[in-house]
Amino acid sequence: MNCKNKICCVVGGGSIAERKVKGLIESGACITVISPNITPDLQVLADHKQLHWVNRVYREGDLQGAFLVYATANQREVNNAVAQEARQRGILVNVADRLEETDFITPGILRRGRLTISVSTAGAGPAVTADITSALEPLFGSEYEPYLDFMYEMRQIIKRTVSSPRQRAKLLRRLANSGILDQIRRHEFVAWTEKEMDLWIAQNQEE
Ligand SMILES: C[C@@]1(CC(=O)O)c2cc3[nH]c(cc4nc(cc5[nH]c(cc(n2)[C@H]1CCC(=O)O)[C@@](C)(CC(=O)O)[C@@H]5CCC(=O)O)C(CC(=O)O)=C4CCC(=O)O)c(CCC(=O)O)c3CC(=O)O
Ligand SMILES: NC(=O)C1=CN([C@@H]2O[C@H](COP(=O)(O)OP(=O)(O)OC[C@H]3O[C@@H](n4cnc5c(N)ncnc54)[C@H](O)[C@@H]3O)[C@@H](O)[C@H]2O)C=CC1
Repeated sequence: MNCKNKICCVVGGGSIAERKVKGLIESGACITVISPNITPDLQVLADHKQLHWVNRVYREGDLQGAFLVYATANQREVNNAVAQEARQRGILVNVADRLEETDFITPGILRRGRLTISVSTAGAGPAVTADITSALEPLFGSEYEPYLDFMYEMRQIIKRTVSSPRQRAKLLRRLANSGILDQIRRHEFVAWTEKEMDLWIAQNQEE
């Protein structure tokens, strides 16, 4: 989901709100937190203008203009009212204490540059989600960041210069299986010049 520069509201300022806000910051959203109190970490983010804090309880109408909202208050009636307003306005809502009322689930997320891995158990076991996300960390290390930057660059060139979709797919599959990732892992990868990229494309197209 692309939340960049979109208004994303969080109702509540406790530990769950803090977790949701930290996720939103990574996605470049414009964050508004509505709560009469917030955690020390959220206070630091507010001081640094990384979020806008509305220092009071939620009122109907607060969601105007929002793209999505997290209802994370510790009172059922409040989260229910937030969900109701969201539904009326057609705003996506995540209800922290009521899976049945949620439009979207917050997954466990692993990021490596352009790579995002999302893990969800559809709410069955958030602790299991956290364990699986941690287990994936060593399997998908920091090498994926330069690797995907390289793949991105090559794909742009191939899309620009190779007209046949079949040839493009063949080249990109071959590139993905050409051992570049292992080279990066072994610190043996030397960034290709544009000339080397063109040469690889020409050589691998002929066969
Ligand atoms: C539906 C969902 C809400 C949503 O969509 O936002 C939801 C709901 C609830 N979580 C509860 C409890 C816990 N949540 C966690 C942890 C995480 N919970 C996250 C997501 C989600 N949690 C969504 C489903 C995701 C999926 O599909 O699996 C993660 C992945 C992402 C994030 O929150 O940012 C993050 C891990 C981040 C990481 O570390 O990788 C832990 C573990 C811990 O804290 O160590 C516990 C305690 C153990 C346990 O209960 O299992 C309770 C019970 C409250 C109570 O008992 O009162 C509810 C409410 C209910 O179940 O009704
Ligand atoms: N989704 C998830 O991963 C999890 C969800 N939960 C649920 O999430 C909810 C929040 O949990 P925590 O953050 O731990 O609670 P908390 O007690 O730390 O924080 C609740 C926050 O809601 C605010 N609040 C209360 N009434 C409000 C109102 N009328 N308007 C605006 N803000 C209001 C409080 O001031 C406080 O900042 C609980 O209902 C809990 O059951 C709990 C654990 C995990």
